[in-house]
This record gives sequence, C-alpha cells and structure tokens, in this order.
Amino acid sequence: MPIDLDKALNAPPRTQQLAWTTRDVLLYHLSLGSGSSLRYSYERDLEVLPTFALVAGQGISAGDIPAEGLTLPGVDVDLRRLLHAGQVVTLHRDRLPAAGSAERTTRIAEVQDKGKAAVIVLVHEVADADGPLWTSTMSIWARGEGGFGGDPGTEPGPKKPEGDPTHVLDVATTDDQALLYRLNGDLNPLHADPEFAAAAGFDAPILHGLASYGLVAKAVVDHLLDGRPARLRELGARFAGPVIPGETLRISVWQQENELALRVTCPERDDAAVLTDAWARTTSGGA
Ligand SMILES: CCCCCCC[C@@H](O)CC(=O)SCCNC(=O)CCNC(=O)[C@H](O)C(C)(C)COP(=O)(O)OP(=O)(O)OC[C@H]1O[C@@H](n2cnc3c(N)ncnc32)[C@H](O)[C@@H]1OP(=O)(O)O
Repeated sequence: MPIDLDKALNAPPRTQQLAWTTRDVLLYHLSLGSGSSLRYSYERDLEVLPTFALVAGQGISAGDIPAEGLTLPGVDVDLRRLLHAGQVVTLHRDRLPAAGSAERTTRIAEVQDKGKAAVIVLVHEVADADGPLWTSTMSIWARGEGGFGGDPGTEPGPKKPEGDPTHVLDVATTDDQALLYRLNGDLNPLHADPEFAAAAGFDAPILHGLASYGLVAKAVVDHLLDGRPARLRELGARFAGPVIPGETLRISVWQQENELALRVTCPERDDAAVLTDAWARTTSGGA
C-alpha cells in the first residue's frame, strides 16, 4: 500500500525555508483578477490578501514543483489520483509582509479513511524571526487509498447556516484563470492539460482549489470587509466539487458579526456545490 500509516504519522516534522517578494504578491493578485485595482496590483501601498500565504515561497521560480505526485514519509501517491479536498488558513499577524522569508514546518496530522479514498491532512506552521506568521491545514484526497480500517475523521466546519444568506456575491472566473493561477507555483497538469484531466476522470482541466479559495477571499474582503485584507484572519472550506474555468462562483454568506458561514455553488450547473462547510473569521472594522 502506498500509504504506510505508522511511518506517515510518526515521521519527524520537515522544515523548509520560504522566501517571497512583492513580485510574487502582485502575480498572485493578478491571477485572481485584481486587474487595475492598484492596492492589489501596484507595489506602492500594496495590501496582501491573507490567502497569499498558501503560495508564498512556492513560486514557479522556487524550483520546488512536485511533478509526479505526493511523496512524503510513508506516502507515495500518483498525481492523477490526488485532489485538494479542503483548506484552512489562520493568520497569526495583523498583516502578511509583502516580501519576506520564513521557515515552514510540515507534519502529517491525520490520514482519514473515507472508504473509496484516504484524506491526508498536512499541517504547515510558518514563522519568521518575529514569531508565528500563519498555520495552513491542507486536506488531500487520495483516490483508491482508503479502506484500511482507519478513522473517517471529522472536519472543522461551521454550524450549518440557517435561513436566507445575508449576502450573495457572484464572481466570474475566466477561461484562462487556471493557466494564470498555475504561475503561482502549482503546475499540476490537471489544471491545463486535457489528456491529463481525462486520465484523472474529468471532462476538461479544472480550476485549482486554491484559485476558487483565493477568489472567495478577495470577494469577501472587497465586498464585506471594506476592502481591507488585514480584517480576514481565517478562512476554511471543503472543496466539494470541481470548477471549470469560465464558470461563475456564487458565494452565499451568512454573516454574524465577525463570524461568516459560506457556501459556494456554480449557478451554470444548477447550483452544484463547489465549496461547502466554509467559514471566515474576521476582525471588526476598527481593528
Ligand atoms: C502534489 C502535491 C499535493 C497535491 C495537492 C493538490 C494540488 C492541486 O493542484 C489539486 C487541485 O487543486 S484539485 C481542484 C480542487 N479540488 C476539487 O475540485 C475537488 C472537488 N471535490 C470533489 O470532486 C469531491 O468532493 C470528491 C471527489 C473529493 C469526493 O466526492 P465523492 O467521490 O463523490 O465522495 P462522496 O461519496 O461524496 O463522499 C465519500 C466520503 O468522503 C467524504 N468527503 C467527500 N468530499 C470530501 C472532501 N472534499 N473533503 C473531506 N471529505 C470528503 C464524505 O463526507 C463521505 O464521508 P462519509 O461517508 O463519512 O459521509
């Protein structure tokens, strides 16, 4: 079996040095459609979306691009069988620096048994000389790796929202969204190559989960948080269904002060689920 549970869960944490520049931030924002919005697309008075954390130091020029699949202690799974299944990012500072360097410590926190698949939960803790910067919890769906008699796990979702959403935001994705987003460092051919996508079971290349996630973060900041990225402190979501570049993300929000429950669907496909069990934690306007 390509996943050796004991080895995976007992491996010592791995550390990696990360470094990023303003240029990486500008590219990230442009790949999320920031266009001529100067506070995202120009270096003077640049604001940094907190979800940039998830690509910081992973840039295409960082030379650390996984080609064949996921290879970690006790884990060796082909790229065709992997999907991003969920993501949480928590910021530990008011603002992410637009340029910086940091150390990332990675451990496999859990391997959940979903029967038809295993979900590998990777936790990254990132800190610089001034202390903790952010924590990322990434869930990876490994098709065909379940059924080992393990725990199915629980997910850290919000309480189910009740009643009508307080806000509904539509965000259009573009046909070239994945081709642009991959320049942030995730060159998985699933997002570009029709033959590879077919081998992975899709009719066409699909959008990166983190691209949808970043677009949702930007829409929440722009429409609900006065355009101030520093107010978004945590975002979590399950990736429940794929998005084809060009489709619309319909973001339903249930806002209760600084706690937001979110659900994202695709209106062109009868509101098929895209992001579910999603939430955001924010700071109040004066912070
Ligand atoms: C190399 C470096 C590492 C690679 C990292 C990733 C790199 C990226 O480039 C990859 C990507 O960005 S992929 C794009 C983003 N992700 C997606 O589009 C996936 C969307 N999700 C799906 O298609 C389905 O949910 C799917 C297919 C995930 C599951 O759907 P089904 O097969 O229909 O499963 P279902 O029968 O609904 O559920 C079975 C049990 O699994 C649980 N579950 C379902 N979706 C889950 C998810 N996303 N996360 C966690 N658990 C999930 C269900 O609850 C169910 O469990 P139970 O039986 O206990 O209820």
